[in-house]
Amino acid sequence: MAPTEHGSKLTAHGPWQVYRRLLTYLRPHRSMFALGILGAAIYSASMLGFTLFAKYFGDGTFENRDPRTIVLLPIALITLFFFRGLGDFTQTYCMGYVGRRIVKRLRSQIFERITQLPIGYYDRNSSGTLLSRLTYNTEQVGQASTDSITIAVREALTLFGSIFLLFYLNPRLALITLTMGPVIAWLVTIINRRFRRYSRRIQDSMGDVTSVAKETLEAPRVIKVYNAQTYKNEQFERVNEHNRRSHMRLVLTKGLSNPVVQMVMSFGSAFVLSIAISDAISNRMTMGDLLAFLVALVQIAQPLRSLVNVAGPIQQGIAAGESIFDLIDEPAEVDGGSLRPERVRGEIDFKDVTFSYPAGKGAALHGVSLRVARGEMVAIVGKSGSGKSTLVNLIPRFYDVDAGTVRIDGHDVREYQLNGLRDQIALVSQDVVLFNDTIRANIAFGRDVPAAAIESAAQAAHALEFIREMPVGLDTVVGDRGVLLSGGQRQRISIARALLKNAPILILDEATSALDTESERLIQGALEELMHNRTTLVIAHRLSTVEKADRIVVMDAGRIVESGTHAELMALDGQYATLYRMQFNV
Ligand SMILES: Nc1ncnc2c1ncn2[C@@H]1O[C@H](COP(=O)(O)OP(=O)(O)OP(=O)(O)O)[C@@H](O)[C@H]1O
Repeated sequence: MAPTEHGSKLTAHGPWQVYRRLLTYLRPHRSMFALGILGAAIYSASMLGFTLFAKYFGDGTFENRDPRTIVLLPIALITLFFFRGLGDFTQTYCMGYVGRRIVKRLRSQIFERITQLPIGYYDRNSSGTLLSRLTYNTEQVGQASTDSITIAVREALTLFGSIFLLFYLNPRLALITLTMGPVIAWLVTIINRRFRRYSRRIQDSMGDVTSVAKETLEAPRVIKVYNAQTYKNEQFERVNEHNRRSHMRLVLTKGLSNPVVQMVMSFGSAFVLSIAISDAISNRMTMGDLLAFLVALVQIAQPLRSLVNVAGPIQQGIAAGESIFDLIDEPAEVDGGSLRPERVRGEIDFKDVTFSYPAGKGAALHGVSLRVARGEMVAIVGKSGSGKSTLVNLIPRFYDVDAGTVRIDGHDVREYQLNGLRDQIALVSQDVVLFNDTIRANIAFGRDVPAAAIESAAQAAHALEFIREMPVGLDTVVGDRGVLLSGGQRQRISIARALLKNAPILILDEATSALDTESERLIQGALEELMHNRTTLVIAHRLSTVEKADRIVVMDAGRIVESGTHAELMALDGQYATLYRMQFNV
């Protein structure tokens, strides 16, 4: 996989729009946030206290030789540290609280949106990229909108406070110091822009890293048996290296930004310092003022440094926010109409259906018409890529037709409410999807059903035999994607799931994998149970299914080319007969 460049879509939001939108996430926690800012203010006030401390230290000890300073200054020192600590704790805790809430809310929103996205979105985007937005980008936004803001507020307050103190101590010198402002502001703008650009690249390349890792983690067997470790390692090395290089650009900017800003500062400070020293020598400034002036100068340099440092995380947060909002703003599946029948009869009617995939080359279906009566079982056969899956995918509206209509009980599928439509359909596909949970939970699949119903579904699916042999029966955990079960067992669980759903329409994408005769017999039994009294469309790979079907349709290059019973089609001696002889070796 080639490392992705950041998409042009990212520029749809300007940085300010993103930041303003991020601030709306702060709104529910404004009291906690305000408390955090108060902590930051206390912290920076204590820092300014140290400047005044220096003034009284200089004047009290060297100039006035005041004995009270022996007690007062140490007490002042402890007090200053106390307030600094208090401010530090308050801002850390409160901002941590707000930050975690924001990360959680963003994650929930992303996750919810991911579950609502149309299937087409999954075709276009890798799951690794989505995962990395869910985990990595949200953290960066959390940091930018809390920690980094506190630091920015705290250091800006300290900075402005120190400038104010400079004016109080010596307005002429303060003015000279301020002339450096525009140069530094210009530098910081350039730095910010670079930070944002590199952050985007890093986030995209994190998506690539996650993608490759995820693919590899999910297919350990295939990788081992094809000895594809080197291939995968090289692929990972490429994205990992791209990630490192993008990071290094950021590191370089980060590393250079401070010394450059500090160097500019040092010229100004050196110039101001020489004037201050000459003022002190010629008695135009007291020792205390000189000391305080020095501390204030240092205290301008320090916050400036922190402000430049914090620019990175803030810009990273903005870039991360952009891609998160792009995802959250992706349109969800269109909900369709208002029809929501309790239970449809199950007549399906495809009429002149034409469909092409957005990313596909040309139409996958060309003017397909097919009427399936209630309770009928239609087997769909045809060469690979002939459009069998595409056709059945139009029934639950995984995709919508380009032209023509798909009707259920005489109503266009788009007239049904989407959830209502899908309630009418059960799907058993060749790649059985099980989740790392108990068998019971995998059969119920989020539905609140009595235990007895789960058990009878398992029984009807001929799954109870093997479930009973397991140590804790239905409560056995099946492992990640059901790895602890055999292929046949997994399939029977998915049949039990479909039985429990008891939908009037059944879509069956049969497994091609050769099962042993015992499993085949059990699954066949389970499927017969499942198909009973339902309208069934089967993408058929098994001889027994094909022969038992009420009707067989043959697809070729997106068209239905033959249709009839097994006997009729064999007599026709066309594509079906050829396919049949070839595929089933008879
Ligand atoms: N998500 C997709 N995006 C773009 N093109 C697709 C997509 N899915 C399928 N196609 C293309 O549409 C055509 C029909 O594919 P479809 O999966 O319906 O075939 P099929 O008959 O079910 O094949 P098989 O028996 O191998 O599963 C193929 O040319 C395929 O490349």
